[in-house]
Amino acid sequence: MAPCASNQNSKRHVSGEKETERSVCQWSRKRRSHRRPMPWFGMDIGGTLCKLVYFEPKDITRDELDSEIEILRNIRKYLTKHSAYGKTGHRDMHLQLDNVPLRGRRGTLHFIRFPTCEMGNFLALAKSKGMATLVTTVSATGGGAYKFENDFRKEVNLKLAKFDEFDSLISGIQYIDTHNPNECYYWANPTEMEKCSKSSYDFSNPYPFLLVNIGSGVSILAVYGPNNYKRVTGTSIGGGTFLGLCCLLTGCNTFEEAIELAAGGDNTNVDKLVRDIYGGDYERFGLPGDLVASSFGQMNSREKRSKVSREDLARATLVTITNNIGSIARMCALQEHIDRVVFIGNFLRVNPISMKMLAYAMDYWSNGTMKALFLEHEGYFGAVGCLLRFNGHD
Ligand SMILES: Nc1ncnc2c1ncn2[C@@H]1O[C@H](COP(=O)(O)OP(=O)(O)OP(=O)(O)O)[C@@H](O)[C@H]1O
Ligand SMILES: CC(C)(CO)[C@@H](O)C(=O)NCCC(=O)O
Repeated sequence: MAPCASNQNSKRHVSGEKETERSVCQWSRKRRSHRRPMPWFGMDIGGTLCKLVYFEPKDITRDELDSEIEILRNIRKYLTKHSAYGKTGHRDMHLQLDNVPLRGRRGTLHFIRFPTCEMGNFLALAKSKGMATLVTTVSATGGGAYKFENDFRKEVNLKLAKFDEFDSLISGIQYIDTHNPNECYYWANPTEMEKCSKSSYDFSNPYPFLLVNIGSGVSILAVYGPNNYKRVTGTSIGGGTFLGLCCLLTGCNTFEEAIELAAGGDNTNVDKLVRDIYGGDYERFGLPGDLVASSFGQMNSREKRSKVSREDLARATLVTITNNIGSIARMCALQEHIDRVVFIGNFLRVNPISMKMLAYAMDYWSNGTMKALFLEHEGYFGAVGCLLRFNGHD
C-alpha cells in the first residue's frame, strides 16, 4: 500500500451550486444532443486494459441512413460484425446491452477491450478505417486519456474529451444498474463452498456503498450519493501484481492462463497455515487452523519448493492478492460505517475463485454484518460513465 495514502486522497466531491448550474446546462444541452456527431464512443484507458464502449443507434431513420457518410457506416459495420479485432481486441458479446436509451436515442451498447500496450496498433487500425478523416471528439478516461492524448490527435485527428476516472466509474455504475435489471449479484452461502452460488441483488437503493475497483492497482471509494464520494485509500497490490507475479512464478503468459492454473492448484502447499504453526486453531483469538498465517510461508524450504506445482503457485498468488484486498476493503468499510462493499474491475473477470473468497471474507470476518456485491459489467463502468458525461460540445 502507498505510505499514508489514506488521507492524501480523501477529498470529498460534493455537489454544490456550481454542480446544479452545470446539471441545468447539461440538461438543456441534452435536448440538442441528437445533433452530436456520431460515432459515440467512451474509452477507459487503464494501466493494463483499454475498455471501449460503442453506442450503436438502432432508431436510425431512413433519412439518417441515407445521409450517413460511408466512413461512419463502415466503422459501425466493422465494430458490430466482429467479435475479435486483430490479435488482441475482443468484444464481450455476453455483456452487450440492447435497446437502451442514451442521450435521447435508443440503441445497443457494445463492450470491447484490448491491452493498453497495443494502443499503437489500435490507432493504426482506427486510421485505416478512416477515423482520421472525421474531425471528431471521443470521450476518454483513465490515466491513458492523459498519456495518449497527443497520439490520438497526431495519429487519427481525434480530440479526447477527458473525464475523471472515478466520476466516470460512478456515473457508469448508476446508468448500467438502472438499465440492466440483473446487473448486481452476490454469492449466497459463501461460508459453504459447495453450496456457494450466484444470486441476484436489488441495488436500486445503492447509497452508501464502498466501491473497490480492482484494476492494475486498487482504488477504494466511499460513495454516499450520485455526486458525493471520496477516495478512501488504494493499494498497489492489485490485478497487475497478480498477473505479474504469476507470470514470474509459473511462466504463464496470459491472465486467462493464470486463472486456469490457479483453479487447479492448492495454496496450502505454498502458504503456512495457522495449523502449521499451532497444530490446530488459535482459539483464544478466533484464528481457525485452516487460515493462512503466512502467505508463501512454506517456500523458504528447499524440499517444499521441490514439490510445489505451477498450479499451486498460481493459486497461492491469487489467494494472497485477493485476501489482502479483502482485508483492506473490510477495514475501510468499518472505518466508513458502510456495510455494502461493491467489488469491480477486470481482476474479477472469469475469476469466481476471488469473488467467492471476497464474499466469504466479508461475511466471515464481519460476523455476517457486511455484504460483498459484484456487478456483471465489472471492468466497463469508467468507459460507460465518460460516454454519458460527454455533452458533445467540448
Ligand atoms: N485479458 C486480460 N489481460 C490482462 N489482464 C487482464 C485480462 N483480463 C483480466 N485482467 C486482469 O484485470 C486487470 C486490469 O483490470 P482493469 O482493466 O480494471 O484495470 P486498468 O484500468 O487496466 O488499471 P488501472 O485502473 O489501475 O489503470 C489486470 O491487471 C489483470 O489482473
Ligand atoms: C493509479 C490508479 C488510480 C489508476 O487507475 C490505480 O492504479 C490505483 O489506485 N493504484 C493504487 C495506488 C495507491 O497505492 O493508492
